[in-house]
Amino acid sequence: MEERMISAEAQGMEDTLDQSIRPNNLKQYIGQEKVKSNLHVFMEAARMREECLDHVLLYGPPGLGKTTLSSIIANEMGVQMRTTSGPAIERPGDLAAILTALEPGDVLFIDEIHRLNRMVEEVLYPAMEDFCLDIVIGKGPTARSVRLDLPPFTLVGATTRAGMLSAPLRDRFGVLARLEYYTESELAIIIKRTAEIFETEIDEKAAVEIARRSRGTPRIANRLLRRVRDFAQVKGDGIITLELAQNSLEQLQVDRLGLDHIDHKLLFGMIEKYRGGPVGIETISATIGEEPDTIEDVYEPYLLQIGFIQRTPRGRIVTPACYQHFNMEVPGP
Ligand SMILES: Nc1ncnc2c1ncn2[C@@H]1O[C@H](COP(=O)(O)OP(=O)(O)OP(=O)(O)O)[C@@H](O)[C@H]1O
Ligand SMILES: [Mg+2]
Repeated sequence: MEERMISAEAQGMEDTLDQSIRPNNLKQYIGQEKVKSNLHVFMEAARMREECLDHVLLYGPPGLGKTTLSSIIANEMGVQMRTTSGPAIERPGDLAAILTALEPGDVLFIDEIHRLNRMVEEVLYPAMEDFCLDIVIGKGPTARSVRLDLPPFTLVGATTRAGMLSAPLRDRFGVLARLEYYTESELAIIIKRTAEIFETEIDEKAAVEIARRSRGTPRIANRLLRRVRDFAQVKGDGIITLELAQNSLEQLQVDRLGLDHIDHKLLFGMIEKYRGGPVGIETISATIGEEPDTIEDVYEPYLLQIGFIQRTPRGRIVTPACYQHFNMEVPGP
């Protein structure tokens, strides 16, 4: 699969580059107002009781700020964050090693927590509930189980697929926080903030223009800003004006709504070959030469979210809103 300018996943060195532009506290974290105000209360209460914060599950699409929010929680609670991920913890012993190394109050961040295996999950339950580990020593008839106390800690789990979490694991989180796509004005604020850190001048209208093409996702917004800034430096005088932003994004093949050539290929395929559907996923797959899974997991979600395609029992259809975007006439029945 080729790398896309508007992919919500981190690319190349982005995770490292992001360090400098990541907000450090709740005040700098733009948007997600409900999640923020709840977390603020829960953290304040935990601090007053001198306890650690209850376990938090953050869920939502990639690039919306789950990792960032977890590190903010650690900062605001004045503790360290240890980071790992579901697939990285292969055996119960791996998890035991991580848990026993925690300092009291630490935040343990487990990314992609839906990918923990069952055996590891079972070690996690008593750790989350009673801050202890049940470990089996020895094998066969002489094997015995011992209980080890752990320092109290806050587990912050992150997942893009809350539905794939087992019920017993989900039930052990006291705080469930769902991150939503960002509005255009929230993204514009994020873009201006990042530009300030980059010491790059940007016009208000240019920030809004980049925001509109960022698919509701801060990671995409910051990536587009980086590239537009390159154009400003090389082709302009370093200042990001509306015109410069528009031209650069044109050059990058990201259209007014953040659609790229792959979205266009999919939509035009459906429009030109099947009069806008209904058309089955297998047929679309054969037409544009992409795997059905890739279409469902990567290409479709944003198109569904902005209402350009709809799923019906008979297949996918292209909506009037999509035809309008491309200045095309909606075909008659
Ligand atoms: N609310 C926000 N305010 C400002 N910047 C944000 C916000 N949320 C995210 N960002 C920026 O967006 C980038 C991506 O955020 P982050 O890495 O936390 O996403 P994520 O949800 O963990 O994604 P993934 O699911 O891919 O792990 C970060 O560089 C961060 O600077
Ligand atoms: Mg992350």
